[in-house]
Amino acid sequence: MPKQKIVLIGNGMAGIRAIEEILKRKPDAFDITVFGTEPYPNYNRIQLSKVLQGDTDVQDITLNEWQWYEDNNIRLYPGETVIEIDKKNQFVLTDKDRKEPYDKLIIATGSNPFMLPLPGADKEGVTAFRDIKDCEMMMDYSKKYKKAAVIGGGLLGLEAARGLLNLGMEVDVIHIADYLMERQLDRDAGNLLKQELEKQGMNFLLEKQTVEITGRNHVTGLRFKDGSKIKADLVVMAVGIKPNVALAKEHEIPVNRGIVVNDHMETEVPNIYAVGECAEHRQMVYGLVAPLYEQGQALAKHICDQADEGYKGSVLSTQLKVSGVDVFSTGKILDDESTKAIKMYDDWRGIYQKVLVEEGKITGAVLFGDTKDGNKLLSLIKKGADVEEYLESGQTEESGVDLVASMSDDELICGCNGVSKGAIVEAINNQGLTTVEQVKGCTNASRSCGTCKSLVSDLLECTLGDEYSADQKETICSCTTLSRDEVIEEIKEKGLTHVREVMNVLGWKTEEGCSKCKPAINYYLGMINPSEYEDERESRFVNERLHANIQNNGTYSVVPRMYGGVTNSNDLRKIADVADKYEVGMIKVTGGQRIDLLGVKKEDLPNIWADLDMPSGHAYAKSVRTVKTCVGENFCRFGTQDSIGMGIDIEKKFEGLYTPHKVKMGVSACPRNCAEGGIKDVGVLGLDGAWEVHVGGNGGTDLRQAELLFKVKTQEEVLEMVGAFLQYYRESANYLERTSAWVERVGIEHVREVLSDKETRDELNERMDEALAAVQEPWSEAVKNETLLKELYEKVNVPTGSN
Ligand SMILES: Cc1cc2nc3c(=O)[nH]c(=O)nc-3n(C[C@H](O)[C@H](O)[C@H](O)COP(=O)(O)OP(=O)(O)OC[C@H]3O[C@@H](n4cnc5c(N)ncnc54)[C@H](O)[C@@H]3O)c2cc1C
Ligand SMILES: NC(=O)c1ccc[n+]([C@@H]2O[C@H](COP(=O)([O-])OP(=O)(O)OC[C@H]3O[C@@H](n4cnc5c(N)ncnc54)[C@H](O)[C@@H]3O)[C@@H](O)[C@H]2O)c1
Ligand code: SF4
Ligand code: FES
Repeated sequence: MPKQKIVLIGNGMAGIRAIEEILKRKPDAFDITVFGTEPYPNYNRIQLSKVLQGDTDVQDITLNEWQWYEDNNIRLYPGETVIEIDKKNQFVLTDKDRKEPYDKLIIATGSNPFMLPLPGADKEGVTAFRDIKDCEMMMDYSKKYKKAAVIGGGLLGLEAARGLLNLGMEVDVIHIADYLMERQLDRDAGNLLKQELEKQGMNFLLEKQTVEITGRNHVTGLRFKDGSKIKADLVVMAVGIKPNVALAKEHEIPVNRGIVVNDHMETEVPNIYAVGECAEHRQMVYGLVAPLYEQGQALAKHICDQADEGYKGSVLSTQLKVSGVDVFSTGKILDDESTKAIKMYDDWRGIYQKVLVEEGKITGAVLFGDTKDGNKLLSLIKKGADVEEYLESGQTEESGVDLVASMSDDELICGCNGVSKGAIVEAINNQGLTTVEQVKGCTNASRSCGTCKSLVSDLLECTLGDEYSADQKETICSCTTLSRDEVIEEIKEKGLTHVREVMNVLGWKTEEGCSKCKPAINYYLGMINPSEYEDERESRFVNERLHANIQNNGTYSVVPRMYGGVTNSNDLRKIADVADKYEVGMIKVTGGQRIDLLGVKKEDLPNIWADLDMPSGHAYAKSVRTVKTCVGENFCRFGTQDSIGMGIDIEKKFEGLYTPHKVKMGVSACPRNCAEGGIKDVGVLGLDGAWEVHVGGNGGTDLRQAELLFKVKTQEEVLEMVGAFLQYYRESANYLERTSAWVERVGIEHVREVLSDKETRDELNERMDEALAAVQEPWSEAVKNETLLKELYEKVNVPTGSN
C-alpha cells in the first residue's frame, strides 16, 4: 500500500515538533514533505534571545540538522514558500512552481511580528526581532552605531534590550503601559522589574506612544505623542505578534484571529490541520512553545489513529530570559473580586510573591526575585489542586540538589516540554543517562528555552549521587555516555572495525545511532585504520554520499579539481562543453579559485563526471579542499617564491584526504598575502629565502586570524610541517571541529610544542602517508560502480543536505 502523504507548511518549532511526535508513533507510515520560507533547518527561535545576548552562536541553535530530515526520509524544501492550497484536488503549490499532493496537510505558518504602521517605519535601521536575519542585522548594527530604541516593554522587547546592552549599545525601552510586562505581571512585580533592569543599564520611557520614526533614509530617532523626541540609530519593534493566517484565509479555510481548529487540531476543511502560533483553539491563540508542543501531540495522535481525548487548552507560564532577573508568572495574574491572594513582599531583598486562589483552588501566580516555587505552582494549577496542598507543602527554602530532592514526582522540571521529575528520573535509571545532553536527547527536557538546565543537572546529581560528575564530559551525542577520546580508545583497544560494531559493543542507547555519531564514528574508524577500513557510505552526510553539494532547489553543484587554482584551455573547453550539454544553471568562479557548475540534476552527475574526466574538487566533503595561490615570483614583481608551484605540490599531496572538517589552504609569495593565507586553515607565506606556515585561520562566520606555526627554509620542510600539522589535527580534533576552533581550544603553543619534536613529526608523517595511500578518487570510482549508480543517482527525491 502506498504511504499516506503528509505535507507540512512551515519548518518552525511547532510544525516540526508535530512531525517528531508522528515519527515517534509511526516511524515508517508516512511520506513526509516540509516547506519552509526560511533557508535553514528547524532552529530554536527562543534561543535567538541568547544569541543576541552573546550566550550562544547562531550555529548552535539548530534543533534538527539537515541529516535528521535525510535520516527520516523527509523531503525538505528550505527557502520555498507555499502560495496555494488546492483543497479539492489536495495539493499545494509553491513560489518555485512545485506542486505537491497531500493526503494530510499541516499548516504551521507561525506568526508575523506586529509592525506599528508609523510614518517612517520603512526606514533603514527599523527591525523586528523574530528570526535569524533580524538577529544578525542587530548584531551588525551594534558594531557601527551607538543608540538603540526598543518599542515594547514585553518579554521580547526586554530580551532584545538586554542583548543590545550586551552588544555595547545604549538602550531606551519605550513602553505604552505604565508598568513593564503588563500582560504577564502585576504592577508590583512590573515595578520591581523596572528597578532591576535600570540597575543593569536600561532606560525606560513609560506611557509613551510613538507617533513617528524620524530620519531621511535611515532612522535617526523617535517622536512621541506628547511632542518629546529621542535619538536612535536602530529601532526594534517588539509590540506583539499576529498569527500568520494569510494563506489559510485566501483559500477559505476558516480563520478568526488564528486558523480555527478543534481538539484534534483539525480545521473545518477535511484533511487539513493547523498547529502552533497560527492556530486558534477554543478562542485562544498561543505565543509560547509549551502549548504548541501539547497541540503537536494531539495532532500526531489523531493522524496516527491513536485514541485520544484531544487537546483541551493549556495553562501558560512565562519566564524572562535575562540573567540576574528572576521573574515568573503562570495562570491568572491580576487580582479581582473573585480571587483571594496569598502575598509576600520583601522590599529589602527585592522579593515579591503572589499566589491567586479562586474557590479554594490555585489559579495563578506572579513571582519576582525568588522563583523556586514556579514549577510547583504550575504543576498544582495544571492538576487543579486545592490551595491546602500548596500551603501544606510550605514555601520552598531549598535550592540546588535539595530543591529537586524535595519535589514530588509529578512536579514539572521543564515547563516548555511538559517533562516531570518522575519522567526524567525514570529515563536516567532505565537508560543509564549521565549528562544533561542525554536527558535532553531522551526526554526533550531543556531543549527549548534552556532555563531548566540547572534543574536537570541537579536532578542528575540527586539521582546518581557520587556517580555524577558536574564537570561533565562531552559525549559524542546523546546516544552514548562515552566521549570522543573514550570511543577512540575503545576502537583501538578492542580492534573494532565497523560503525554498527562500535555502537553494539560500546552499548549505544539507540540501535541506529544518529546523524551526529554515525559520521563521526565512520571518520574515526577511517582515521585509526586507513589501510583496512572500508568507508561506510551510508554513515556519511548526504553530500559526501553523493559526492556533490546539494543546493537549495534540490539540484547539485559540481566543482572539478584545479590544482593551485591553475587551469588550461583543454580543461576549460571540457567544462564549457559539459555546461552546454547538461544545461547547467550557472558557471561560477569560487572564492577558492575553482569553477563551480551550479544547478546540475542528480541523475546527470555521473555523466558529467565521466565527460569531464577530471578529479573531484571535494567541495562537498569534510576533507582537504582547495589550495589557493597567488601568481608569485613567476609573474608578480613583489614575488619572492614560487607560490603556484608550492600550492600545486601541497594540493597534489593532500587532495582527497578526509579530515574532521573542511580544510582550506592558501599560498602567497610575499607578505601582501594575496591568497589570503591569514584566514585559511593552513596559510603558507613565501619570504625572501624562507617560508612561514600559519595555521588555524577562518574566513567564515567564526572569523579568526591564522597563527604562525613555524618558519622554515625549504619546500620540503613546508610539506613536512603541513603534513605533521594536518595529521595531528586529524588525530586530535573532534569530528566537525574546524582547525580554527581546535587551535583555539588546545592553544597554538601546544601545537607548536608537539610539532617541534622531529621524531613526533616523522611519526605523524608516516601515519599521514598511510592515510594518503588509501585515498581514492571518488568520481571515477562512482562512475564505474553499477550498483551505486542505480542506488544513488537513479532514485529521485533525495532530501536536501548540509554544506
Ligand atoms: C526572540 C524570541 C524569543 C522567544 N522566547 C520564547 C521563550 O522563552 N519561551 C517560549 O515558550 N517561547 C518563546 N518565543 C516564542 C516561540 O519561539 C514561538 O512560540 C514558536 O517559535 C512558534 O512556533 P511556530 O512553529 O508556530 O512558528 P515559527 O517558529 O514562526 O515557524 C513558522 C515557520 O513557517 C514559515 N512559513 C510561514 N508561512 C509559510 C509558507 N506559506 N510556506 C512555507 N513556510 C512558511 C515561517 O517562515 C517560519 O519559519 C520566542 C520568540 C522569539 C522571537
Ligand atoms: N521569555 C519568553 O517566554 C519570551 C521571550 C520573547 C518572546 N516571547 C513571545 O514572543 C511573542 C512576542 O513577544 P512580545 O513581547 O512582542 O509580545 P507581548 O504581547 O508579550 O508584549 C508586547 C508589549 O508591547 C507593548 N506595546 C504594544 N503597543 C505598543 C506601543 N505602540 N508602544 C510601546 N509599547 C507597546 C505592550 O504593552 C506589551 O507589553 C509573544 O508571544 C511572547 O510570548 C516569549
Ligand atoms: S602575495 Fe605578493 S607575490 Fe603574491 S601576488 Fe600578491 S603581491 Fe604578488
Ligand atoms: S523550561 Fe524551557 S526548556 Fe525546559
